Parts: sequence; structure tokens; C-alpha cells
Amino acid sequence: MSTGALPAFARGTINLASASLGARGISATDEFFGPLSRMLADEPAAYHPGRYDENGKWMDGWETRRRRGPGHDHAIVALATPGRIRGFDVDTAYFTGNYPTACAIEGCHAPGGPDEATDWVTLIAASPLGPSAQHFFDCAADGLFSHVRLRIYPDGGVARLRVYGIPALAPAEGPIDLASALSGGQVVALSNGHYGHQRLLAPGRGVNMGDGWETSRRREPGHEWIVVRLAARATVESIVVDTAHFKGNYPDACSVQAADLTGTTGDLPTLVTAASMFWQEILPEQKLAADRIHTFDGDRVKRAGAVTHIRLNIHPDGGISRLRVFGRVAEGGKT
Ligand SMILES: NC(=O)NC(NC(N)=O)C(=O)[O-]
Repeated sequence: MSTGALPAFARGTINLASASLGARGISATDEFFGPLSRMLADEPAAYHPGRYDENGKWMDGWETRRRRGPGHDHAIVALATPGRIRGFDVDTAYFTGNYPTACAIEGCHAPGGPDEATDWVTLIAASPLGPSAQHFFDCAADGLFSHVRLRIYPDGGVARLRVYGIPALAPAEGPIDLASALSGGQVVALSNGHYGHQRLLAPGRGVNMGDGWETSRRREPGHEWIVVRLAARATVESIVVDTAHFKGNYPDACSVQAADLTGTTGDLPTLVTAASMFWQEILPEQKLAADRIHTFDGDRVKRAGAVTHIRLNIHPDGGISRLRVFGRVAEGGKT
């Protein structure tokens, strides 16, 4: 089961198999005890001792029935976005008498969906699994993958599959959201993330107040901030700040700074944090309102040349559901 500690290969990646980022189960040989979709849930697997449904014990994951003949079960997952895969976590949390004895994983790049003619590449050769534990596998495969196929031998349950990778930046004619997690935008430092920050760059609108970045109440002078590495070096044209669901705790105002860190401090949080004190302001302080999408564009966003990082300041504290930073990729491209 999940301990929260991630291996080195997961650094700087996102979970490309995250349901809340858009990953989906495409097909499975069997889903008798637990549907494939449950294996992609973002939250750690749970166990409810007394919970049964019409098929048996309710288990938090994908679980097939006991095979009574040859063969093995497998399932195909469409990743949230195509990307480069760095590694996997095959988590058998709470599957103690019904975990598969081994798994293997293949990948393909088939944006329209795999079919009979699709070429699958082996990413993880058949490897043993144990009861109720995370199993980390690193993956050095080159190239982009849009789907993975998980094979389990011969049958059983997998609580969670996490696919750690780096999203590919899709080519675009006009401005794109360079902060989007699905393009490769990442939070690299922040002053306070007491109630979470992981969903600030997620696609779509927040479903509730837990779906964004929220600080604790600030009890001293100053303000809170968060630094985002953009998916590519780009010129910023507009900024969207969405306070969806933040009604009694939206920030009074926000401002944005930016910098081109190409070839400088990298993403070491302490260095980025110190340097960001002097970044140029591209959006001066703007008042915010509760539960609303704020679009800052035109002359309000100062043209600052190509930048790789932005810092969103919120005055003095509060919650932001989503941040979008629209711009055009500059010469030199991906950060
Ligand atoms: N106690 C169980 O979990 N049994 C069975 N599984 C479910 N989910 O009921 C099985 O055969 O693996």
C-alpha cells in the first residue's frame, strides 16, 4: 500500500494514468470484482472491511475473477495525454490473497486508439508482484506513448496503476496554456500549500473547493505565492485566474512575475524561490472576486519577452482553483 515516498524516476513527472487528468480504461479481459476505472483513481486505495456487493468483496481497484483455464488477464489504459514514460507503480494495496503473481506492461503510441495493427513495445517484462504493496519499476523507453497495456498473471487485483511520465507538448498554431499539467507545466516552489496545490494546473474547472491551491490563513505581513515552470519557453499573452468554489477565502488580489531561467538555476526550489524576488512583473496587482474566472489579457499583461517560469502572487492568502498562462512557444522551445 502507498507510503507516499516516490522513487527518483518520478521526480519532475506527473501520473499519466490519473483519472482526474483524463486517463481512461479502454478495455479489460474481465472486471468481475472491480472495474478498471477504479485502478486509475487519484486517491490512495482504501479498504472497507464490511463492504460487499453482489459479486463479492468490494475492493478498491481492478479485480478479475479466478481463472479456471489457461491464459491471463490484461487491460488497456488511455493515458491522460501522450508522454515519455519514466516508470510505474503497480500497487496491490489490500489484495492479500488475490494479487497477481506477476505483471508486464507494454506501451504504444496510437492517438486515435490502438487496434489490431498497433505495435506494442514491452516496457516492463514479466516481473513478480507481492501482496498489498507498491511495486516500482523504472522505464528507460524512448519515444512517446499514448496507451499502456497491463498484463497480470494469471488473474487477480491491482489497486492502483501509476504511470510516471513527462507530457509531450502538442504542436500548436496559436497561443496555448503553457501552465497546463497536460502540456508539461509544473509547480516548482510555493510559499504555502496547506490545503493542497496539486490541482492548480489540472484540466477543466474545479469540482469543489478541494480542487485547487489553498493556503492556510496568513497571520503575519506579506503574501503567498507559487512558482510554475511553463511547458516551454514562451511569450505570455494572457493569464486566467479561476477562484471557483473559493467564496469566503478567495485572495483579495493577485499579481504575476516572470523570468527566463534558461541555463540558470534549474528547478532547485530554494534557488528559484530566492531568484523570484527580483523577477519582472508582467501583471500588476489585480482585484479578485469570489468563485469567478478572471481573464487578464491585452495591455494588462506586459510583454516581457520569452520566459520559462512565472510566479503567481496572491495577496495576502487564500485559494485559487486554476491558473492558466496562455502564450506562444518561443524559439528554443521546450524548457
Ligand atoms: N475475499 C475476496 O476478496 N475474494 C474474492 N475477491 C472478491 N473481491 O470478492 C477472490 O476470489 O479473490
